[in-house]
Amino acid sequence: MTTAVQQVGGGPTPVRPLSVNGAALAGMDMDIDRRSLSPATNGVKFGSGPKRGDTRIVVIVYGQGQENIVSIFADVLGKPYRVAANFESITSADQDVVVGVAAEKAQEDVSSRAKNLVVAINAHCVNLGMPPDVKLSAECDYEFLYSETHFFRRDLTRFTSFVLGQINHHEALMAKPRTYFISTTFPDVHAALPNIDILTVGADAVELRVDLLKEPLSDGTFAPIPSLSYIGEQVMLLRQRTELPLIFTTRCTKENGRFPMDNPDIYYEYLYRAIQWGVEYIDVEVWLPEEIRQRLYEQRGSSRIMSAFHDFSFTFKWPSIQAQSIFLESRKYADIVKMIAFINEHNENFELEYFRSKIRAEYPDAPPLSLINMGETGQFSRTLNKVFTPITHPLLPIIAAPGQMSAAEINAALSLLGQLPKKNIYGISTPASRIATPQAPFYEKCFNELGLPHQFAVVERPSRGSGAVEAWCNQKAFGGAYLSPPMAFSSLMHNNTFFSRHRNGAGPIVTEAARLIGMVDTIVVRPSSNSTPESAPASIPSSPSRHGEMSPRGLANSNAGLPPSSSLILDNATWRGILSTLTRDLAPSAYLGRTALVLASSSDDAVSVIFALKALQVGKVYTVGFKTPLALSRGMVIEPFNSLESLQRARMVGDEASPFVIVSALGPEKSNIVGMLLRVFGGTRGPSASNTRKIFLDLADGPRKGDPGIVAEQSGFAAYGVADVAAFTTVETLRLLVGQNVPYSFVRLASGRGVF
Ligand SMILES: O=C1C[C@@](O)(C(=O)O)C[C@@H](O)[C@@H]1O
Repeated sequence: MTTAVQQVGGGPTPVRPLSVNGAALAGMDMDIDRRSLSPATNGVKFGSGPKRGDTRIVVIVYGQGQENIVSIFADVLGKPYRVAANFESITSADQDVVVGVAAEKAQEDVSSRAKNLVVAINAHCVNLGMPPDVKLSAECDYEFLYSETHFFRRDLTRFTSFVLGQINHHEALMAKPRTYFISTTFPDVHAALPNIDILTVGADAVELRVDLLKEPLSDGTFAPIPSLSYIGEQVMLLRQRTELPLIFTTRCTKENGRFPMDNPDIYYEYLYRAIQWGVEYIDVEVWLPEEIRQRLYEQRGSSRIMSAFHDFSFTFKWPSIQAQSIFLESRKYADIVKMIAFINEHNENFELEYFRSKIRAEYPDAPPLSLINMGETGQFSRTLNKVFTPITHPLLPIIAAPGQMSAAEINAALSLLGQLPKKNIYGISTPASRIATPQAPFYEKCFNELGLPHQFAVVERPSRGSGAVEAWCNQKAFGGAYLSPPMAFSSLMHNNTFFSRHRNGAGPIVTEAARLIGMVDTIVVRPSSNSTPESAPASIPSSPSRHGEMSPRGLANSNAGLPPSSSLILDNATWRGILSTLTRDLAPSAYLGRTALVLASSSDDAVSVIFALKALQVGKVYTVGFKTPLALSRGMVIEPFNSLESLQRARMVGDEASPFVIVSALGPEKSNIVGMLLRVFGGTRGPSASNTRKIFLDLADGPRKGDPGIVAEQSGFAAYGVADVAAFTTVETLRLLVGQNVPYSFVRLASGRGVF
């Protein structure tokens, strides 16, 4: 038996997020494994993994009769909980406990709490018909508004993971070649909910135009500006139904909005509350007094500030001192600088582009720029802007600004301009996996919805050898592929002259995930930065014989070869699908230092799981049925169960050290073994006062006897299946292949009950 006991290498990440009150947080411990989470090798950056975040004691202020919410926070964080009489009685001995304080007690000493020791969250149930207590809202670090729907647990997990700094999508979004946000213009978010999945296809974030909300009053009129309690509920509703980051916008009357400008303090009050609600992006208009902008920037916690400037005068000029000074003012307190103006002539779109490149050259460290012209004349600039381009959708009641376009319109325009050439994108399967993954109609649906010109086809490779893969990749119009099942990196490269000669012999770029996991499931094509986009290929492979299918012979005409300026990137999306599934209802920190059990009949089936567990920093992994590759196990504690004795030993340890998460990649024919282990390790609950359910993830597909998912539920586990992982992995695959975000909920919706 080998027990690899090594320290996680790489050292602590030197990040010290600010608390909401602006102070650098004491007790912040950000010791993530840089090697497993850092941007991929060769400068390819696909986002970061979970972080340890804020390690202060989490204190939940709960309303009368709502004590249960404390246990749910504890469950999400994987900690026990206790109820304390007041803030004063909380000491450093509570470090690993979630503490509840009743609202009426909290009112007495919330202001004098030790901010370095505790982070205070005001949890308020909106169903009880009362707005949250004003003092508690203002004094606590954060506020979680909830209603008891079945979406609530996911929202609570997302809120907690975000405000505590364990998950943040900003870095990953800014690394994307293009990002879009949908400007919702509903007077009431309820109207958006039935169509939210379809509305948000192609969007990386959802903007809530707070100034356009209309709060009905009892006398039949509407409030001049919506109240914070009304807005809070609207934020809650929207966030329960979309996993996308939100943008909170109070657009002023002078800039095409409805928010009055006579009292800037109201902006502070509303925008700061949005930070407390854990809204990911806060739109802060640059006309606001500097003191307010500075305060919001310093108090932004995990949220990011989008500085905003709009000019409707038709006199604004990009090549002017004014434009330059607005940029300089904006960037002082911004994570993204947004400047938007009405123009008179098409030529001014080019002036904007010149401004963009000049600013980028002169201020290389400036925040990302979102620069756009309004009106029909300005639409061209909406196709060129790459950072958070605002988009609309035909299902919205009104467009948020003149000239706004949908994601499909922008893509169609890019395609007409030769900026988005038609590509062939493949799902490469094997004869065995083919039937299980009829994904062609789904991909076509996404491409249609997004107005992408690409062609998708499912193709088959033989079970062995990478020759066929090379044939699909080495085409002029090759636009990327996913491999289902994934292929070992070594088999892909073995005796393959195409791959080894690629990039003048440097070979494909391999992301760190793919390298350590050793399995490739996505091949991404990146045109070289100095190559202009190729025009549509001279010939697209002949029409597929059946729905989206082609044979390698069909390539004969299209095979002018992959342009030498393009780079291939080999990546692994599956581990992210697994990570997203495991962290849907639990904060990443719930896994920290815990024990996992992974079952698989070959290491190929287990490696992505192990990598995801490594990113979550589990303390120890028991394995059954495979050997973990050395490169992957480095820095982890891995113990194979290779005898009844080792199983017995794992049973004997205290509940805290027995497996908390069990992942099985064993086929359906072995479900009895999985069931047996679930019974062995189930039954008991997590740490003493916590009601955290253990986690079971079943990666097996197809019919089986004695569904392990049912056994798991009976044995005290929360069970997840392959459909969850497949949907999250598809989201990631689409992001990698076509750079577009298709929400998880849309993937589930479009694929019917299961996934594909
Ligand atoms: O700032 C912007 C951009 C926008 O004004 C546009 O021009 O598309 C639309 C607004 O909703 C958003 O807040």
